[in-house]
Amino acid sequence: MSIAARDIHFAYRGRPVLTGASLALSAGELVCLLGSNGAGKSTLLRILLGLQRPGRGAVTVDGEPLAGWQRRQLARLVAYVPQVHVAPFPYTVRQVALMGRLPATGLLKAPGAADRACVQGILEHLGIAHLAERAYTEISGGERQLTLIARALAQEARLLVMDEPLAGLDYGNQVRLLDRLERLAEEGYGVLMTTHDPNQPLTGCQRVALLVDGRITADGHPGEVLTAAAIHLLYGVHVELLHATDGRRLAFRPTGRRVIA
Ligand SMILES: Nc1ncnc2c1ncn2[C@@H]1O[C@H](COP(=O)(O)OP(=O)(O)OP(=O)(O)O)[C@@H](O)[C@H]1O
Repeated sequence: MSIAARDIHFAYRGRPVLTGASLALSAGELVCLLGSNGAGKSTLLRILLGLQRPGRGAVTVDGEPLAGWQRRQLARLVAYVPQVHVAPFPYTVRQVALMGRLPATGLLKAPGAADRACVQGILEHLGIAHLAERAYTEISGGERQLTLIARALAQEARLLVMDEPLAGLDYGNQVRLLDRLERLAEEGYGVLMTTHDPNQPLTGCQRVALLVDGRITADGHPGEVLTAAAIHLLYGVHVELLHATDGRRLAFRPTGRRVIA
């Protein structure tokens, strides 16, 4: 199962944002998309999901043009996991997750026993079953992000497209969520996520893609794509790459800054 955007061109009111961007996601991989603020990452995700139509270029799902898929069919293949938001109503975690069953049940039908069992299984799998009856508005950011992932899994989608899922989470929740996404990829889900932290793809991410000047300028193994030169190109800062004694890449650190500890 895969989704692919090829040679995408897109402009907002005549102002070009994407100028030939190509990016694909397959089941079983965790892919990080990096780009500076305003580079067009969210726009590219929305185009991949069919929420925005490119001026030029093609989006295909399993090799078939996106336009040929019905919304409900598509919802059971690809799910969008938005940034954590505050819901207008205090739905419970279980109710939010159950919303993912809508493409399967239809808008006018209440979820049945099978839908409830499916959601219960997912909440347990994600380790948030104990939060099921808590209000979504009264749980932490990390727990909300897991609830939104539960909603996507309840949709039965195998491909998850996530816009900055780690933004606003404390360090512990970032590590735990990244770990969870890595395991979902191992279980056969495809996960595409944007991030602003070039250190995150150094652990657990099979592929990283860089969006620069409207195009994907590099797409491959983090060890090959994430170089000090690439970080300079992306963000305009000089960094050095810290290595472990066995040669593995550990983290980027800005050069020229005083080391205090
Ligand atoms: N609805 C819109 N109308 C006009 N311009 C827009 C609209 N949405 C986004 N833009 C502009 O398009 C460019 C790309 O925006 P986009 O949100 O895709 O970037 P991004 O890489 O996701 O940014 P960030 O990392 O800051 O979230 C930006 O310059 C943004 O201001």
